[in-house]
Parts: sequence; structure tokens; C-alpha cells
Amino acid sequence: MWTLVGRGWSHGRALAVWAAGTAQRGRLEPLPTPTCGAPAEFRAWDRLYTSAERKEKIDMSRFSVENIRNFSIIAHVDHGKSTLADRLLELTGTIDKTKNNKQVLDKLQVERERGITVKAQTASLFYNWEGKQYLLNLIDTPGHVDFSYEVSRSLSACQGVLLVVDANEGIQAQTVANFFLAFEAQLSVIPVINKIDLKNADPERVEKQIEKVFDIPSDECIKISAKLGTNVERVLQAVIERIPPPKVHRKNPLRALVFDSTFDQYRGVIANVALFDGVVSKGDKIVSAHTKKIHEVNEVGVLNPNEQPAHKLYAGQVGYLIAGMKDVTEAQIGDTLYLHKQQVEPLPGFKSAKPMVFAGMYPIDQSEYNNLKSAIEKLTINDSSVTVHRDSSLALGAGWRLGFLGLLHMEVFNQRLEQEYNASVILTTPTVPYKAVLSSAKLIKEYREKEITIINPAQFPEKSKVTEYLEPVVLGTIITPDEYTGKVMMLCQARRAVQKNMIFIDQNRVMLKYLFPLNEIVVDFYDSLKSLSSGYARDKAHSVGKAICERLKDSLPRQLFEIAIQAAVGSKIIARETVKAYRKNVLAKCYGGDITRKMKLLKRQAEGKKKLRKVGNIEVPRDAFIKVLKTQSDK
Ligand SMILES: Nc1nc2c(ncn2[C@@H]2O[C@H](COP(=O)(O)OP(=O)(O)OP(=O)(O)O)[C@@H](O)[C@H]2O)c(=O)[nH]1
Repeated sequence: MWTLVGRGWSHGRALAVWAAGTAQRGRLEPLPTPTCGAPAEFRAWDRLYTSAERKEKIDMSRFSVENIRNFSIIAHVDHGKSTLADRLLELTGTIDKTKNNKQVLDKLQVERERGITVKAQTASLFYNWEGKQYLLNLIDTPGHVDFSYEVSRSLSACQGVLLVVDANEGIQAQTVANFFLAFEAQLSVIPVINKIDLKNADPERVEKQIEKVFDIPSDECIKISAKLGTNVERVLQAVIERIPPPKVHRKNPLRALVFDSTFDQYRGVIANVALFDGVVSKGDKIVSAHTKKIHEVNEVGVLNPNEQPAHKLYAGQVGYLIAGMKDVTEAQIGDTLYLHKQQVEPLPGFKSAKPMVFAGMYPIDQSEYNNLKSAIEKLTINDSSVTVHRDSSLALGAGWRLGFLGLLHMEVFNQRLEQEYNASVILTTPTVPYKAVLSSAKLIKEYREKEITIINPAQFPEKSKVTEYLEPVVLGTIITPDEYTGKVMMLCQARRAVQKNMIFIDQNRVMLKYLFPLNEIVVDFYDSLKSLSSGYARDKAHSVGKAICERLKDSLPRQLFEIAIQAAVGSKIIARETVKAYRKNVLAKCYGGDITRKMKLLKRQAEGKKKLRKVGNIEVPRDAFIKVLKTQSDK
């Protein structure tokens, strides 16, 4: 839901979170050079789990509801979720202990290259403890704020979470945001302090922070080293002891929540489901509460972490289901599946993800339009949070306007297009959506709405048609060392942010909450924040403007008159370049003759050029736009 906040509007649960003064990986890192094919490590993992090696169908009835735990790992970026997941998979014998087990659940090439989790993955772990066999369903979640939509949907299938905090860095902005997602969903939270092997680790200080910020007694924290495996077994035991089994009924008719879905070109949609009631098996006819379409189930199973077919899935369990659906829209995230002729009340679904950053995407060469179209279609099948509208531009030709959850999401999408579909694209500078409240009944009738959402700057309505413009705002959390507080506050004010809260989380760390206009932070806020803490804040407008002018100068064909290229911020010109005119030799036919005749000819030429300059339109070749846009995206 969009709720109006002051003169802006805010996104229901989306928290923009940033951290200052930390050594975490940057949001706006340049893209690594695309590589073709999978890295060696990736191939090794694939070889371990080819479908030919799948085991016999597994009998899941042996796991009664009391012996099931559904949990997730949440943390700030880089605090060690994926490493902990690897250790849990090893400890439960789900994967062999080898040195190659690095981020086993991160299957996408982009995830491995950037070392980030983008897509939440599920793994069912079988674990014997005190004479009982437990089924522990682990759902790995992305740490970056752009993917917090993935976090919240993963959490809806869980009863508890492991909240991982780095023993050196302590609580960071995203630790706070993720904790509150779990808290709102009323999940049990097990705090895990990771990386205690680091030289600068200070687990006692982090314990105190956890007590202060989340009100969790410090003796509940488990101190581990996911890298070395220290104390990881205690984490598994805490999952069993502190997280309750799911509250479900196996005798009731089937009620399954779709919490993720992927598309396989041979088998169709593979839906990840959490069963709240009933049982499902091959041959069952199921109905989607959303589309009302009937499908026959071909296969059910659990992810271990590769697909492991099962005879049946029972309430309380988490697994996958294949039912001949040809498009992920037929198994939308948040949808409820039930048995044909046994209709049930649908489970509360998810709020659909709202794209917050829009950019134009065009093929570098228009003849590639259809290939790119099909690549975008395939990729969006697996990422339903991207929106696609057809668009065209005089300069760049036919293309699309795509909506993303954030800038990193946009970069990852672009990188996946390049790596998985070999597509080369031009992306325009990202913008945020605005709303315009229309001024007259006639206009409201024309647009069939009181308020229109504008995702393309070219479609901004005239001022006379509008009573008010609204912009999206986000609640941001910044955690910074005390010494930078003043500078950070000045930066926030300069970005039109309104302070909401400020607390000291320990002697030298401050947590600030601000309401930010999204447009002010979407592109370079994180960079500015980082440069503040490293002491080299600078104004980028001049250098960016100059670089664009220089590129345009090199790309524009010369004309008979001089062309001035200027970069402006508002009405202030910040950079200028000149494309020199061709000079026709008007004196060529003037053999000898006196000097006044020559002067006259030159004067006439200068006047002609002046006139030309006034009326002269220049045609900017498509290439020039592409080159300019490329410099921007290279930044
Ligand atoms: N020294 C030390 N390093 C660790 C430990 N756990 C993880 N790391 C390192 O920390 C880095 C980040 O770990 P990941 O497991 O990828 O972090 P993550 O939280 O999954 O990251 P995202 O998926 O991007 O959110 C990697 O270089 C790990 O090797 C630990 O216990 N000790």
C-alpha cells in the first residue's frame, strides 16, 4: 500500500537502509566484466547434482508436524548467511564436506561473482537429535535492501529466524530492517553472532547492542564462526528447541502457499510451496485461487538442496510442485493452491512488489530487438518483481521501460541479461515514479483517474493540469560511528530528508532514522555517504557534465557552423565543449584581387554561418546517444 506521508508518499514496509563507515561491499560497484559460461566452481557444484543422480522417491510421511521446523537466516549483507547455510548443509549431511562448498545455495552466476544472494533458495535438512529425526527447512534470504521483498515472502513460510550479526561490525542498518520484518511476522528470533574467529571480533559488545536495540537477553546469543564451523551444531539445536513447529492440520483439505516460483523450459513452472493444510501428491488436480485454473500435479518433492522427488508432501512441509503450468503468472507468489472441488479460504498473500526505480532499456542495434525481447521475457518469468512497458525514443529506437526494486536489482538484471542471454543493452539513467493529482473533472474523466503515476519523465503532465505532484519517500536507517554523525546529518538535510529518530546503540555508534525522498538517494546517496566517512566528499556534477560533453563532442558530426555543447544543472551551465565548424575556402576562386574583396567574402561567410547557427537544426546520430549513455553507465 502506498500511504501519503506529508507531501510525499511512502511504501508500506519498504525500508531503505544504508550503513556508513563500514567496510561492506558497495552498492554501486562497477559491474564486473561479463564472462561467458559458468566459472569452474559453478560447474563442479552442478556436476554434484545432475538429475540423473536423483535418488528414489522419498517418503515424507515419517516427519510428523512436531518434528518439523521452518526457518530462515536473515542478516546484513556479508555478515555470513550463506557461509552459515553451507555449514548447516554439511552438518546435516545434505552436502559433502569439501573445500568447494562456498555459497552452495547461491546458484546464479551473478550471485557467485558478486558474492551476494539475490534469489532466496530453500533446502530441506534431515537431522537426528536425541533419538528423533527432524526435518529442518532452511530458506536462505538475500541481504540487500533491494531484495527485502524476497526476504518478507520467505519469512511467510517460516516460524523462526536466525539473525546473524558480524562480531566485528556489529548491528548494521539491514540487521535492523530484517529484524523488524521477522518481528512483525511474529517469528521466534535466534541471535547468532558470527565471525568470532576474527582478530577484531568483539562478541560481548555485539551482545549488548542486540539487547539494547532488539530487547533480546544477551544470554540468548549463540557465538559462532561459520567459516571454521565453531559452535554451528548449537545453532541447529537452538532451531529445534526455540522455534515452534508449524501450526497446521493434515486432515483438512489442501492449502498450499506459493512462496516462490521458477521456470524450467522443459518442465514448466516449478512452484515452491509451503503446505498449511492437507496433503498433495502426483495425479492430484489442483486449482489456483488466483487464476482458478485447474492443473494436474506431475511431481512433488523437497529441495535437498537439489530436487528430490517425494511420494507426497504433507502439511507443515516445504517443497516444490510441478503441475504443467506454462508461465509463472499461473503460480504467482502469494497464491494459494487447493484441491479441485475442495475450495478453501485463500491464505493471506503477499503485497505485490512495487518497482521503485525505472529505466529505459534499448537494444544497441535495433536488429537485435526481437532477441532482446525474448531474453527479457524469459528473465522476467523468473523475476516477477520487474515490470515491463513498451517504450520508444526518437534517438534510441524501440525499447522498453522497466521497473526495478532498486538500483542493485537493476544492475543484477542487466548483468543476467548479458551473462545468461548474451544480450547487450543501453540502459538510460534511472528515475523514480511520481504521482500527479489532476486539476479538473474533465481531466479526471480523460485519464479515468484522479491521480496518475508517471514512470517516464517524457510523459510528465503540464503544470496547468495538475494541483499537486507527489513523490515516493522511504524510511532510511543509517548506523554510523559517532564521529561522522554531524556530517551524515548535514548530508541528509541536503537531500531534503526529515529526521525521525536518533539513538546511541553503544558508546560510539549512532542509529539515525530519516524519511528520504527516494529520488534524492536512488543513484548516488550511498557513494556520498561512503565518501563522507572516508573524508573525500566532492561534487560530481561538474566532472560528469564534462565527461558527457566531451563524449558528445567526439560523437557529433561537424557542421558548417559551430556547435556549442553545454551541460546544465537547472539554469547553471557547468561544462561546455565546442564542435568546430567546417570551413569552406571561399577565397579559392579569388585569384589575386585586392584585400577588400577578400575581406568582403570572409565577412559574408561569417554572417551566413551566424544565420545558419540560428536556424540550423542538427541531427544527433543514434550512435552519439549510445556513446553518451555508455559513459554514464560506466561511471
Ligand atoms: N573470518 C570469517 N569470515 C567469515 C565467516 N563467515 C563468513 N565469512 C566471510 O564473510 C564473507 C561474506 O559471507 P557470506 O556468507 O557470503 O555473506 P552473506 O551474508 O551470505 O552475504 P549476502 O548473500 O550478500 O547477503 C565471505 O567472504 C565469507 O568467507 C566467519 O565465521 N569468519
